[in-house]
Parts: sequence; structure tokens; C-alpha cells
Amino acid sequence: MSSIRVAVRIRPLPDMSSPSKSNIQKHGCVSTLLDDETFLQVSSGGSETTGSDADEQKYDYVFPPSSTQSKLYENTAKRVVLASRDYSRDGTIFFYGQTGAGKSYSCFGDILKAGNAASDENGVVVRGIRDLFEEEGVQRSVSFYEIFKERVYDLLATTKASKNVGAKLPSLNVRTHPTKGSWIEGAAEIDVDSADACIDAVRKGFKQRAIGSTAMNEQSSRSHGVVRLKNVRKTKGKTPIITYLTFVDLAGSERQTDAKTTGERLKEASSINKSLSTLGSVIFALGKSGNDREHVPFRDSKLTLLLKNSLDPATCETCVVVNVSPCPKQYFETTSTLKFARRVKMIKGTAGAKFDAGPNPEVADLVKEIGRLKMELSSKGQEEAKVDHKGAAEKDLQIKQYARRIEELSSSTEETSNRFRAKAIEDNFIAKLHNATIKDLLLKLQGQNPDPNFDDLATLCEEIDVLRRKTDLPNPEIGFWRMKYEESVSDNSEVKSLRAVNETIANEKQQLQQQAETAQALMAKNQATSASNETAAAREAERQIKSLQDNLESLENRLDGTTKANQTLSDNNAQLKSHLNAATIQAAKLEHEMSQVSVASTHDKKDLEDTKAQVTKHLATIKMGKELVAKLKRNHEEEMTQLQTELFEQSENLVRSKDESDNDLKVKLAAAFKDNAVLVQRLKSITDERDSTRSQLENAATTIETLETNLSSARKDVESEMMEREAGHKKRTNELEAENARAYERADKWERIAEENTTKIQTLTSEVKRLTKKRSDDAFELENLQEDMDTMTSNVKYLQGENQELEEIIIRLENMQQGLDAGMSDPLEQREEEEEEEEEEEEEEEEEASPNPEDLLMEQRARQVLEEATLNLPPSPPPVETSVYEDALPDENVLPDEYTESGGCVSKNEAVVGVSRQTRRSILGDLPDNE
Ligand SMILES: Nc1ncnc2c1ncn2[C@@H]1O[C@H](COP(=O)(O)OP(=O)(O)OP(=O)(O)O)[C@@H](O)[C@H]1O
Repeated sequence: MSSIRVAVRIRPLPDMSSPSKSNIQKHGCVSTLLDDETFLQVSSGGSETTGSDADEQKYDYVFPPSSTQSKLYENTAKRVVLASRDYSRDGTIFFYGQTGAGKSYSCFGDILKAGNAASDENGVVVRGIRDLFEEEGVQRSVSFYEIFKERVYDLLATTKASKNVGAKLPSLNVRTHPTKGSWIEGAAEIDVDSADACIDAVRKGFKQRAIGSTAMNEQSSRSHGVVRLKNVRKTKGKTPIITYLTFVDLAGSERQTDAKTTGERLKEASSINKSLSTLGSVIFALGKSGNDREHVPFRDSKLTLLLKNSLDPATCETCVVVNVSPCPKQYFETTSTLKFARRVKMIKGTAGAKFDAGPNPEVADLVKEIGRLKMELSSKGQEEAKVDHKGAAEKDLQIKQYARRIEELSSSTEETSNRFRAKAIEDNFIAKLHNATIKDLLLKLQGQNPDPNFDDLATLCEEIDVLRRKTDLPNPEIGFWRMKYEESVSDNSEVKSLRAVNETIANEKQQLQQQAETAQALMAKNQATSASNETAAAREAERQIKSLQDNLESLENRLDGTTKANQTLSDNNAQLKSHLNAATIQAAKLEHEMSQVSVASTHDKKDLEDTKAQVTKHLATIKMGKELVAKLKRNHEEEMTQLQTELFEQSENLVRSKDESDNDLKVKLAAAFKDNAVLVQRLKSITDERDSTRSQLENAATTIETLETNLSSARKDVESEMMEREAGHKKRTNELEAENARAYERADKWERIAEENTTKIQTLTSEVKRLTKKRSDDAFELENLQEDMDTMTSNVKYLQGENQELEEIIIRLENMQQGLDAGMSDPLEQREEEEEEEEEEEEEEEEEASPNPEDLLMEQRARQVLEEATLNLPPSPPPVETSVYEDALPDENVLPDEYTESGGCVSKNEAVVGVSRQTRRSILGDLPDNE
């Protein structure tokens, strides 16, 4: 059985002082030890070592504030990821803690910013995805859900609503199946063929994730974020193996009072609390095994229902990263978070399991070691090929053989681990079956059958023995593969050749050492002899010494070279040896691991053994009773009778107790029946409800259908009406367009005419201006003439007055004459006088009719002015239509009346002539028109 690993990560605080130099590292209200990465102490204050309320605990790993993202991953989640990748196990990693303690940071890191392979800030998800994708040939898909207020939302949905970040997404249902597990109905599973594609999808979901705010953290996630990777491994001719790797960024675990939550936020908080406490209950229930395992409340929250198949420690690797804040103000939150961590740690099988050597990572290490050896071998082969051309082909062959052997070995290891895994599952299954059988038998023993069925018991014992043998005996397969491995190691010709080279070098080294020693002895001898004489023998000796010294030097050089070569070879040899040792150790570990899993499987069957012990105990009790009876029978009859009575009583008691237990059972059975009846009733009501809902749905569907039909016919009507209206509208538009065109034409025409008229008006206006000026000139001239005429008129009047005076004088003279005549003249004379008077009158008349020289002068002058005026006149303008000019002409005052008479058809010359005539008439009196 796997264990749940619990790691605690302490987040850094901005104002945190640097760690003390002592072994105890104090960070706010928590302390860690420098040399123990599992120790954690939390205290509300007190001294640096232990506060009065100090609470010390050990966890699987404690990460101080300075620890990196990489260290967190390597020591927690990597194991789960590798188990999922290399051993097809489900894996789940939780991030638990109060708001702002660093859950999202640990889980996602800076996924929005980087997510590239090299970033130090990459969280567990990005690192896990990259490690997972190192294995090729597996079909993978990713999902990202959010569980908010017990509603599940798909963060990778591609619906219309999801296109806007933060838009309201539809909530989805969790579905479960006994064999297929749990899934979200209608949720997207994005197929991903590379780590980058997978990280991109997660990044998209992360953006979509709803963010709320509380008084404690401005952008606090109030939801659980679940990233799920589905791995489908296909093997030829077999059903594909499906596993899930799940990362869960849980919602903040803070207490409601501290978060100052009210109203909607309070509801959120209670939903979060409920789902977190359900998660705890499920983990604890799953931690129990066999008969101890009670009902697991998966259905109590959406989160646990979704993770139903990814939480069981028997089939899944689980890790909980607990994030805490060292801030003294958060002391109570931190202690309550750590309480959860301790409870998880206490789950059976987890205590003290500091990332113990489980089966999977060891095999993974072995696989890695093989890879490393392969690489080393190939690089070594390349090096040697350069140095030793002669044996290159041979070495190449050896290397190839060795590589093939390693290949075989690694595939064998894989095969073994697969078989081993299958076997573990099989064993687990058998154990479960046995457990059920034992339970059955126990029930039979305790209840209905007072005499145990010894045949059943014997079968059971036999089965238990077989099972034990199966699990306890060393696995023959392991032996076989180990033997094969050792063979491959001992067969290695390269190792042999290296050993031979090593021996040769050792021999050579020995020889060289001997030569050196001889040379040294000779040198000593020479020194002794050279001091006493300088003979030829001595010189000869010196020469010899010299040559020996040279030899020695060359030998020493050679020795140096050989020693170096030897050193290199022995290093290589040692390395190879250590690799071989490591490989042998790995093989031993593999065996150990297999036996451990067997032990784990045995552990699973502990309940089975317990049950067996109970059965044996019952049997022993019964046996003891029987022995007692036999013993008593051997005693005297009274005792026998008494004992028989006692026995009878005992039997009665037994029978009574049996009856009681029967009654108990009956009561329980009745209760069970009752429960059953209630359940049946509930089922019935649920079925009824379902039926009624179904019928309602059907009705609704019918209604919808009818509505749709109505809607479509209404739509058709509207469409036809629309078409008609559109046609009418089109026609009217055409008409209007035509009319419009005509209006445009008219407007153009009028515009043209207006332009022409404007030009004409301009011409006329200038003409009128000129004429007006002329008229004013003429008027001035006329005024002068008028003045002259006035002068003449006054002259005439003066002359007339004089004339009148003269006439009066004449009349008086005549009267006087008449008076005189009347007194002295005859009728003849009178008649002669009358005739004379008549002649005078005639003369006067003639005198009056003959022109006065002054008058003649005047008339001459008037004629001259009139001629001048006539000569200065412009040529007469063409006749114009009155209708065109009517509006454009200035008012009637501009031209004299005559100009507009007779329908405006009077020419200018005529008008002027008219004026001249009038002037003349006023000057000269009534002249005939022809003048
Ligand atoms: N170990 C750490 N190193 C550096 N920064 C950290 C660490 N832990 C947390 N932080 C920073 O603290 C802030 C809060 O962290 P984070 O959002 O991960 O908290 P949380 O527990 O997920 O809160 P919530 O429940 O609101 O999501 C972030 O800005 C994050 O970068």
C-alpha cells in the first residue's frame, strides 16, 4: 500500500529577518531545524527554542521560506509524476493552506508570465507536465475544472460564453461509473501532444479561473482548481491502460471570522469548509483498510466525487503540500492548517514514511542507471576507437554486444516491473476475495451455524496458506532476472580485457621498480668509489653510472607514463566496478522492492489473518468446552451429573445467547429490512419523481415542439409579408427615384436659367446704373434749364405786367380820347377813328405774332441742348421680356413712367425723346410732334 506524503512549505514574508546562525531557524511563528528537513515547530511567541505553547512535529518534508520551486518539486511531486509516468499509477497532488499562503504559487508558479523550461519560478504543474512528456507514445489529454460553491465549471470550454475571460460559464455535472471512474459531463478534454501545448492549455484555463476578493487577500481564489491529465497507454492486443495525474489547488482554508466574511462570501466560505472537511473525511476513510474501512463519503462534495478513483492510497500515489504563513498574526490559522497536515500524516501507513524506498522510484532509478551506463559505454567506445585502431572493430563488436545486453536487460526490467504490477493487482484482488469469504464464514460461524463448518475452515486455512506461500516465497522471476543480470556482468569481455590490461600494467610497474632499485644501488656504489680514486675503472664505472642514470631517467619517465595509464585504467576499472556494484545493488533493491510490495500485499491481508485468528479462537473455545466435557466424563458420576447439569446450563446459556444473538440478528435483519424498505420506498419515490420529471420533460418537449411549429408558421407569414412590403417598397423607391431624377433635371434647368438671368441682371444692373447716372446728369442740366426758363418766365411776366400797365394807360388814354372826341367830333370822323382803331389792333396783333429776338435766342439755345442730349444717348437695348425681368428690375422710380408704359416696350431713345419733348414743350410751349 502506498502512503500519503505530507510536506509543509513556509512562505517568505517581505519583512522577514535573515535566519539566525544557530541550528534553529526561526521564521515568524514557525521554526525549522538546519539539519533536519522534517522538523517543524509552531509557537505563538515565547523564546526562540520552545514557547510555552510550542508544538513540534515531524513531516515528510519541511520547506523553509528560502526553499526554491525546484526543491519543492523534486522532493514532493516528482515521485507522484514518475509513478504516473513509469508505472501507470494514478497520482494526485493537493495544495492546501489558508489564503495567501502560497498554494497557487507552489502549484502554478508564474505560468502566466513564463512557463518556459528554464524558469526558476515554474510551479509543480509545469515541471510535472515537462517530466511526464518525457515518455513518448502515450496519448494524453488535459482538462481544467473549477469547483466554486459546489458547482463545477469547465475552464477549457470553447463555448461562446467562455470566450470572454470572466464571463459566466455553465455549471456541469459529475458522473460516476463503477469501472470507468468519474468524469465531468460535457467538459472539454484537450488532446495534447507536447509539454508546451499542454502548458498552453493550462495557462488558458488559469486565466479563466474566477477570482474573488476577501478582506484578507485582494485576489483570493475562492474555488478549487483541478488540472487533470489523462494518459492512455495502448499495448498491442490489450485494453488500453488509462491513468490520471491530478493537481488540485484547493481554495483557502482560513476561518470565516478572520476573513471578515458576510453574506455571499459567508456562503462561499461554508461551501469551501464543507468540501475541505469532506476531503479530509474521504482521505481518512480511505486510509483505513479491511474491516476498519467504513463508508467513504465521496458523494458529500463535488471535489471528492470527481477524484473518487484518484484518491485511494491502494491504487494512487498521493501527496499533500501544506502551505503555511509564518506571520505571527496568522498563528491560529497556521496551527489549524498544521492540524490538518498531522491528521493526514497519521493515516495508516504514512507515519515516518519520509519518501521511503517505495517500489517505483527505485526501478526508475535502475532504468536511469541503465541509460547512463549506455551513454557512458558509447562515449567510452568512441574514445577507445580513437586510441586503439587495431582492436577497434573488435571493441565495436563488444560494445554492440554489451549494448544489446543492456537493451535486453532494460526491456526485461520493464517486463518484470509490468508483471510485478499485474501480480500486485492480482494479489490485492485475491486478498479482497479471501477477505469476503472469511467474512462470510465468520458470519456463518457467529450466526446461523453453531457447529462451524470445518470443511469450509479447512479450505479457508488452505487458501490462506497458499496465499502466504505466494507472497512469502522469493519470487522465482526475480531470481531468474537477477541471474541473467549477473551473467551479463560476468560475461562482459570488456571487463575481462580491462582486467588483463590492468594485470600487465601491474607487472610492468613491478619490473620498472626493480630496475629503479638496481640503478639506485649502483649510484650509491659509484659515489663511494669516486671519493677514493680517479682510476679508469672508476671513470668506466662513472660512464656506466651515467648510462644507468639515463636508463633510470627514461625508465622513470616510462614508469610515469605507465603509472598514469595504469591510473586511468584503474580509475575506469573502479568506475566500471562501481557501476556494476550499483547495478547489482539495484537488482537487489528491485528484489527487495518486490518483496516489499509482497509485504504490502500481505499487509493488506492482515485483516484476513486477524479474522483467521478470531476463527481459530472460536474453535479453541469450542474445543476447550469439549475437552472439559470429556474430562468431566472421566470423573465420578455425581460430578458428571453436576457437570452435566452445568454443561446443560452452559449449553442452555449458549443456546440462550445464541437465541439472543439470533434475536439480535433478527432485530438487525428487521432493521435492515426496514432500512431496505425505506430505501426501496426512497428509490420508488425517486423513480416516481424521475418518471414525473420525464413526463414533464416530455410535455415540455411537446409544448416546445408546438411552439416551434407555431413559431415557424408565424415566421413564414412574417417573411411573406416582409417580402410583399419589400416589393412595394422597392416599387415606391423606383418611382421616387424617377421623380427625383426629374426634379434634379428641373433643378438643373432652373439653375441654368438662373445663371443666365443672373448674367442678364448683372448687365442690366450696370446699364441701369449708367442710365441712372445719366439721368441725374440730365436732371442737373434740366434744373439749369428750368432756372433759365424761370428767369425767362419772370421776364415774360414782367413784360406782361408792363404790357398790362401800357394797356391800362392806353385804355385810359382812349377813354380820355373818347371823352375829348365826344365833346368835339361829327359821325364821319367817328367812323374814321373806329377804322383807325381797328387798324391799330391789327398791327398790335401782328406785332404780337412776330418773334421777339430774345425769345428766338432762347429757343435756339433749347434746341442746342436737346441735340446734345440726343447725341449722348447710347444705342437702344434689345427688347426684353417683361416676365423675365419683372423681378429683377429695380423699382419703378429708377426709370421714368414712360419707360414702363405700353408693357415695357418703350425704347430708351424714345423715352429720352419723350423727356426732351416734354422739356421742350415746357420751354417752348406747344410744339408740333414732328419737331
Ligand atoms: N514561496 C514563495 N516565494 C515567493 N513568493 C511567494 C511564495 N509563496 C507565496 N508567494 C507570493 O505570495 C502571494 C500569494 O500567494 P498565492 O496566490 O500563491 O497564495 P494562495 O495560497 O494561492 O492564495 P489563494 O487561496 O488566495 O489563492 C503571491 O504573490 C505569491 O507570489
